[in-house]
Amino acid sequence: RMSREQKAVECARKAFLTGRSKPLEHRIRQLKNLQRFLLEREKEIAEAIKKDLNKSEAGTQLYETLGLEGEIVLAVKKLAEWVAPRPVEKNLLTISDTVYIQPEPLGVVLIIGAWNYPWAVTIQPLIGAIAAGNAAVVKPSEVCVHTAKVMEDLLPAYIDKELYPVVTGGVSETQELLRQRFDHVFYTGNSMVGKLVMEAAAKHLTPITLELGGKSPCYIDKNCDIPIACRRVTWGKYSNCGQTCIAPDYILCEPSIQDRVLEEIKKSIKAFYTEDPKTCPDYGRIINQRHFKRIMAMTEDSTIAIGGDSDESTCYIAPTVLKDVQVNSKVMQEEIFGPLLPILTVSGVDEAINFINKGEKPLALYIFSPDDKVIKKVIAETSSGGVLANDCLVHYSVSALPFGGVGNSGMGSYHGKFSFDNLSHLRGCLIKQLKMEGVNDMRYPPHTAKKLFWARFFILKNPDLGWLGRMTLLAIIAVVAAVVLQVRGKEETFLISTVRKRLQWRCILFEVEL
Ligand SMILES: NC(=O)c1ccc[n+]([C@@H]2O[C@H](COP(=O)([O-])OP(=O)(O)OC[C@H]3O[C@@H](n4cnc5c(N)ncnc54)[C@H](O)[C@@H]3O)[C@@H](O)[C@H]2O)c1
Ligand SMILES: CCCCCCC=O
Repeated sequence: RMSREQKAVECARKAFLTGRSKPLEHRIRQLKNLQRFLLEREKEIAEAIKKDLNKSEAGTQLYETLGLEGEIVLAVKKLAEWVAPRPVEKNLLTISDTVYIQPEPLGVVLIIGAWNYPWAVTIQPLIGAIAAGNAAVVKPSEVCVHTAKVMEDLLPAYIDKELYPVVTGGVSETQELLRQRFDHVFYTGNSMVGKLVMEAAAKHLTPITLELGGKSPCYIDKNCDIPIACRRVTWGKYSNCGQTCIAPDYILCEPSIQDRVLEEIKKSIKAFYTEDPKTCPDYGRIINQRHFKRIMAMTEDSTIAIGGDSDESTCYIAPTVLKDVQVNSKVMQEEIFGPLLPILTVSGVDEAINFINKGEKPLALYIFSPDDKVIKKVIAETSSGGVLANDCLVHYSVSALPFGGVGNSGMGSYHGKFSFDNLSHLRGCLIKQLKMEGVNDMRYPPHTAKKLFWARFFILKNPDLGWLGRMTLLAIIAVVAAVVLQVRGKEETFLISTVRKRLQWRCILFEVEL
């Protein structure tokens, strides 16, 4: 008997094979329906997420659905351009051919979402999948019970439910899905499960995108405007109670500014979340008791400078800052993914860079400095999925930037056109006419030194010559074709050496022109 997961995949595959996901009008209609869903079901979406993560209605719009709407509007506006053939530069051998890239749908995509921004990280890849003309099986995280239910119950009323089925469930259902054959798997979550996803996908040689996390460092230069830097860091860290893939995980700064940093973060916490964050509607909760215990255990061997209160029954952990944290302390061993902010002191930017480079490549890297040289130095001497100077998180909102990790923080990227390209096959196309066969002689056996000479010329020369250059080039090709045809089968004559010399002259002229 077929499992529910198998049936969903088979149904999506059958729907994909009808071809109906491909026309531009279909894609745009589905994207607009998705946008209508987000607007009409705003209340249900907000209520579910309030129950799951204690996010406020405004917070849900700001951090989850607004970005999705922006991505839909962009895709609808740009889709005709994205799906169009993309002409490419040619070499001399293909100068008279039509050479282009044709983006085409991959087939059926599996989207596995995470719980921390359950709409943003599940629906955003779906926007890319629809835009690229694919079918997609959507698997929301079971950890956000209420959100997964809203997705399962309401989404099918808006978008093609055969092409884009929602399959709910936990580990075993996800593993059953992963046993099926997909054309792409798009996974968002932790690195450990990321490895299992990669292993499962390898069985079918299915390409994957892994949107993972890690410890994103934040270097604060002693010369920067510390109150502003700390306000921005406080916002980046404690939004969604620290459960953000690109939250600054820890601060690196010189010992001389540690106390000022602490003081300014304290002021910002109070300004954002009041004296009592527990009663503040804009301060979230830890997703469940397992994560609550995991996070609280990280504070055990460090000094708490700010916060530290908690309530297990409601999964509340106050915005907390740890000072003089040691490299080997518990909080530095894994991604925190909670409202703890350790401060580690370093002697300056060089030590900060060394420290960062000893760890895994992070998803985000933050630098606060008024000095462009310091910023550029950190960018040049480190690696991370994305990098942001003098702010936190906002690079996520720029559709023109690829969002994704590198190394341990993931592979592949998305947002805007990057989502479209990531979930498309970029097919190389070359259309030649059945004419000018003489030009091809140089590649046909018997291979001779003379043919090789011409092959080198035609392959190695860059034909980006402008209109005049192209016309001259076509003339040369015509001459070569004529010559090759004339001399084929005959002995080398005076004619070929003359033409060859003339062509060499033209080549020199070309180079001068270039
Ligand atoms: N790069 C990004 O865009 C991004 C966004 C959000 C979260 N994250 C990262 O995700 C992590 C938090 O998410 P999480 O992993 O706790 O989310 P999670 O527990 O919701 O798991 C993610 C998905 O994996 C599935 N899953 C869990 N265990 C599995 C298993 N053994 N086999 C198969 N599937 C399994 C779940 O069903 C879920 O759909 C953090 O590391 C965070 O940094 C990254
Ligand atoms: C500002 C919103 C950030 C969403 C990041 C998604 C990963 O957790």
